[in-house]
This record gives sequence, structure tokens and C-alpha cells, in this order.
Amino acid sequence: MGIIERIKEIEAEMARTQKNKATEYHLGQLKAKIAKLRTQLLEPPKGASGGGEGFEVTKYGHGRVALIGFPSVGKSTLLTMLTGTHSEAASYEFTTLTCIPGVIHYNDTKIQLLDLPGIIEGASEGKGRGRQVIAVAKSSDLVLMVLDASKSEGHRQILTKELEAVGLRLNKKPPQIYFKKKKTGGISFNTTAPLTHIDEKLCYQILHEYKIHNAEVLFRENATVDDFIDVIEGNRKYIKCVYVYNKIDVVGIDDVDRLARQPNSIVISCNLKANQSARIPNAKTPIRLLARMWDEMGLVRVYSKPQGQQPDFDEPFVLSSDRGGCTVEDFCNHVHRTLVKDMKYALVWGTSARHNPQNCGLSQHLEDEDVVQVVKKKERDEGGRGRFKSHSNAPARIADREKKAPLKQ
Ligand SMILES: Nc1nc2c(ncn2[C@@H]2O[C@H](COP(=O)(O)OP(=O)(O)OP(=O)(O)O)[C@@H](O)[C@H]2O)c(=O)[nH]1
Ligand SMILES: [K+]
Ligand SMILES: [Mg+2]
Repeated sequence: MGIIERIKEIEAEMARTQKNKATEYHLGQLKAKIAKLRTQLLEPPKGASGGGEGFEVTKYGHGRVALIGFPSVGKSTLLTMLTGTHSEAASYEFTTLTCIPGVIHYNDTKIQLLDLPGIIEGASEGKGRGRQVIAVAKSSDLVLMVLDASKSEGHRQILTKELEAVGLRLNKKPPQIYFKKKKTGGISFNTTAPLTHIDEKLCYQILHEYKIHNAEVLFRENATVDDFIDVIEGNRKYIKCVYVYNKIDVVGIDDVDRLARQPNSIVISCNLKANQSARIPNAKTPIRLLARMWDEMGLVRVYSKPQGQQPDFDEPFVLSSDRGGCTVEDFCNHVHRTLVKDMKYALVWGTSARHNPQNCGLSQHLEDEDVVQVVKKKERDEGGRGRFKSHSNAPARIADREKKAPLKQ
């Protein structure tokens, strides 16, 4: 029997099993069995190197966004609109057969947008180009799940399930469970929160299923069996997802309103002009989608200010609160690898500073559009005068702040 058939068989057994106190241990064990099989499914077949051609596209810019959806929902139309890179769009399904990269220029940052072939139910098990498409989704910083507003609302759930089956977790935080395998000493189980979904015995059974007999486990929140399995598997990817309902030009106003109220959702139409969309409540032109996308990515632009000079407002250093972090230390590492060692302190202007400028250490968390001057150990801080000259491309917020509190030094 193949792996997929075995998964199906266990899923059928779970569906047959009544959910109650007496069966919860058995169900937990079955969940672990499925998780193990799915991980096996993701491993490349033995002997084959790579296993067919993937969609290898080099990463570019400050972040990567993938367009995921059923065929003909308008992914390619959207890529062409947002990036100017042409991707063939047509009324028949599976128009796009490979990965087409485009670049979005927004807020002085560059974001790579990837158009992909449509996927269908069963994608995670290899239907169509499903596996390759999902691999690209996994490599991205944000997923835009494009949905056809006029089609079944079940599509959103079907695709979420396909992505979850390969270890993607959308709009979730990693579970607060500390887990460490040990060589000896048995299993030490601790919890700092009351647990209502799982207990010590069930944990032991799941660990037993994984043939783990020595480990340290600490639950810091009321996590579920699925959360615990995710932590043991350790290969899950936590990614933000925005559900983009396209084609709202062909549905009624009540449907538009209802879809717009779904969590993490935005409703758009590639066919509507801005003035038309103003008449539909909650409707966004695809351009407005950019602002939402940018917010979700948690990018932080930091402008470097050399001593006694203007910062360069055209060239931000782009950090991310989700990836890599956005402290003064992260900023220094972006600028030069020896800067952390040489820094005495940093002067920070902007929303993260309590007063302008604030003397900060390496651990200061920077916020979008902050200005940083690194004062090195050897240099003496001359406490210069001089304001920032108004700069044609300077972001408006900085110009405002400049009026209130001039950026001295
Ligand atoms: N009415 C309407 N049609 C749209 C909209 N956006 C795209 N379309 C049409 O929908 C059809 C499919 O668009 P594509 O961009 O090819 O869709 P896709 O998701 O890339 O399709 P595949 O590559 O086949 O998966 C085309 O005929 C588009 O013109 C929209 O907002 N409203
Ligand atoms: K199409
Ligand atoms: Mg397409």
C-alpha cells in the first residue's frame, strides 16, 4: 500500500471513531501516525535527485509573496496589474504552467511577487503541479490566497487544508511548547498553563509513536494535540496569509460585504476602476491590496544617518520584525559585519525613540522610518547642530517629525 492510501485509511478510521474521553488517546495516536506519513511523503523519493523539475526562482528584493489559488481566479491578471510583468491570462483553466516572477516597487522597497499555476484539491498529494506550487508557497514570506468571489466558499477551506497537509500553518504563531530530545533520563513533562486538550499520558503516547523515550517537554500554553505534533515534527512553516476575493464585479453587494468581513480577507476586482469601486462598500482596487500586503509583511525601513550629514531617504535599510528582527543590532549587521563590535551607542530618531534623538543600545527595537546614527567607540560624539534639509523624496512622516523635533547631531 502506498503512503497516500495509508493516510486515507487512517483518516477514514478517525472519521469512524466517536470523539470522547475513551477514544482521545487512540485518536491522538492516529494523528501522529498521519503526521509521520505526511512527512515521509515530503521526502524526495530515494535514488531520484530532486524528483522532477521544480520552480526554482531566485529570491529577489526585501520579501517574497506567492499567489496561490484555484485555476482561473485571476492570479496572472493580478500579477500583470501589480508588477507590470506580463503573465498570460485567459478564460481557460491552467493557463499558467510555471512560476512567473514580478517585482512590486512600493514604499521604497522591492517585493518579489510570484504567479503560479492553479492548484486543485489533492495538490498536496501531487495532483497537477500541486507539490511544486506548494513548495514555492513555503519559501515565501506571505501567501496571497486568491479566491473567486463568485465560486464556492468551500474553496478557501480546501486550499487551506492542502497547504496544511504539507506543513504550512497560515496566520498562526508557533505553539508555546518547549521540546528537546535527550539521550537519557526518560521524559520530563511540565506545564505552566492548565491543559484542557492534552494530558501527560497522551503526550507520552504520542512520543512513543515517534519512538522518543528521552525528552524534555514544557507546555507554556493550553496547546492541542496537533500543536504538540507540529513541535515534534519541527518542520512546520508559519506564514501569514491574506485571502483575496477577486471578481467582486460579478457578485451582488451583499456577498461582497459578507466576504469582506471574513478574517484576514480583502475583496477586489481586477476589472473595476477606482471610481467604480468607491461605490461598493469595502471594495479595494488591486492597488489598495499593495498597502495591505506591505503592512502584513512587517517590513521596517531604517535610514542611516552619517554624523553631521543628512540621512539618505532614498535608500532605506529594510529589516523585518518577522524575519531576522529589527533591533539596532540587526540594523548594524545589515550595514557592515564589524559595526556591532565598533558601536559605542546609537542615536535614534523616530517613533521607537522616547525623545529625539534617544541614545540607544543594541537591543533597541526600531520602527518603520526610524533614523539611526551609529556612534563608534573611537569617534567622539560632537553633538553637531544642523537639521535635516527637507528632502524631495523624504517620507512625509519624517518631514512632519522634523518640524516638531529637528534631527540634530
Ligand atoms: N469578471 C472578472 N474577470 C476577471 C477578473 N480578474 C480576472 N478575470 C478574468 O478571469 C480569467 C482568468 O484569469 P487569469 O488571470 O488567467 O487567472 P489565473 O488564476 O492566472 O488562471 P490559471 O493560470 O489558469 O490558474 C480571465 O478571463 C480574466 O480576464 C475580475 O476581477 N473580474
Ligand atoms: K486562466
Ligand atoms: Mg495564471
